[in-house]
Amino acid sequence: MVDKTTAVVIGVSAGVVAAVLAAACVFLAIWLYRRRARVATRTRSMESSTVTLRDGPSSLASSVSISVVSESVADWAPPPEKRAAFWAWRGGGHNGRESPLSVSGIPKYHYKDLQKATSNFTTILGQGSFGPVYKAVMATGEVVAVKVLASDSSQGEREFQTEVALLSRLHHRNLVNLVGYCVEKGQRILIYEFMSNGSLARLLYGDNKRSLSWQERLQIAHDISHGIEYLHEGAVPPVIHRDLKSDNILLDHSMKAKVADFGLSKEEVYDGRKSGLKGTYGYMDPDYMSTNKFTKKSDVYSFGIILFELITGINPQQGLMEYINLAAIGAGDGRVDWGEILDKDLLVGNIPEEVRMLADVAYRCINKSPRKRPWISEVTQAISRLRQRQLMKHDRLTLARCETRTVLKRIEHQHLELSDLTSMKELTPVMGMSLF
Ligand SMILES: Nc1ncnc2c1ncn2[C@@H]1O[C@H](COP(=O)(O)OP(=O)(O)OP(=O)(O)O)[C@@H](O)[C@H]1O
Repeated sequence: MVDKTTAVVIGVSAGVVAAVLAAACVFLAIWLYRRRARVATRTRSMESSTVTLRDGPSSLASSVSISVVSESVADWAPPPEKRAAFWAWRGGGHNGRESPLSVSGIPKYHYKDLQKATSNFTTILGQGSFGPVYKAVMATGEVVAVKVLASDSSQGEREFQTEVALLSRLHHRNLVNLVGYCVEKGQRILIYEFMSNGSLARLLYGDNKRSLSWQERLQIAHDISHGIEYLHEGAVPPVIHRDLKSDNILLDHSMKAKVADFGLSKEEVYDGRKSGLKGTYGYMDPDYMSTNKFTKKSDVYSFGIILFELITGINPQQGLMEYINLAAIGAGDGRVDWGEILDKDLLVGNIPEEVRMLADVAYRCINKSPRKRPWISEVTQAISRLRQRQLMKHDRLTLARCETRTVLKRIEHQHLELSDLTSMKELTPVMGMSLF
């Protein structure tokens, strides 16, 4: 009897153990299968970490392929041949030492070299909310702008990482490109291409103030629009700037305008009032202020304000919006008369029709309802059309001038011929007399 019971217990136990073992095997097999699948996916994602960035739709530049930094490829290092090619492109290492290429493909500089290039950080260009910016002349002779992030800011650390990773994959002729960085001795430094004509704000109302022609303003508007269009519609994934303002539009030696500070796009931008909102007073989308939702159309709003700055020369922090609202009173849905608020520098001679047309575009950009604002590519197209009109007008004028000059020359020539004829006529009787 006992034996029978024991046998039953042993049998049941053996069955249970066998079942548990079988289940364990199944679980193990599933786990191994999933692990292998995960590894394969990760490998694939590393292999495909080079993505294609489209240039803006209205841009003629061709597509470029560049590396994207993601956590899964944080340890990625370029193969030696790529590194050599990169340094050949960059003109080699500085001071004979080759700086290690960073994970993001942006060269990492030594603090000591930057110290030397900025004469021990004395060549200050200006002070931003994240720290001072210095002019630096590198050992290679290259001139760059060095932005030293405030070391006591924990926000700056995040900002720094965001900016390096983001900028390493964003390249466009209308963006202020990152050319290097340094993270050493507790310092976090960003190195940008140098923009010798400073910011648009300084050109319009700062210490660098000078009169800008209508052609220059239209060109600047076109450049900025291209830069934003690349961020919104060319970059993959798209980038929203979040702090577009004339201080963040820089101009190079040939007055080409470029959008700066877009690395700040994802993180805090101190608005001075600790409201939790990000951006700069005078440029912030009212819809964002009430809903706390920032969209591409909020960037379009800020760009509309910059366009009005270009047209009126009025600082958004000194009542620009009031002037715009005053001009628009009584216009209803009809055309606004912008004549009253145009920059006096534009009021010399005939005001080109294109000035008013650009003001109309800007006014659409700052519509209270984001839905009614145009997309940035539409704005670029509108500005392109204005430039074409301007160019055609210029060509027609040149042609007309050329034609006038030709006609005048012809008249002059005929006049000379006529006077020659007259003098010959006067001489003929005299000659006749002597002959006959
Ligand atoms: N790449 C550059 N080339 C030349 N000057 C620059 C460059 N980057 C910044 N500057 C100058 O340095 C100053 C500080 O610039 P920064 O971008 O740090 O701050 P900001 O845009 O003025 O203000 P905020 O940080 O609040 O946006 C500005 O006067 C700007 O004109």
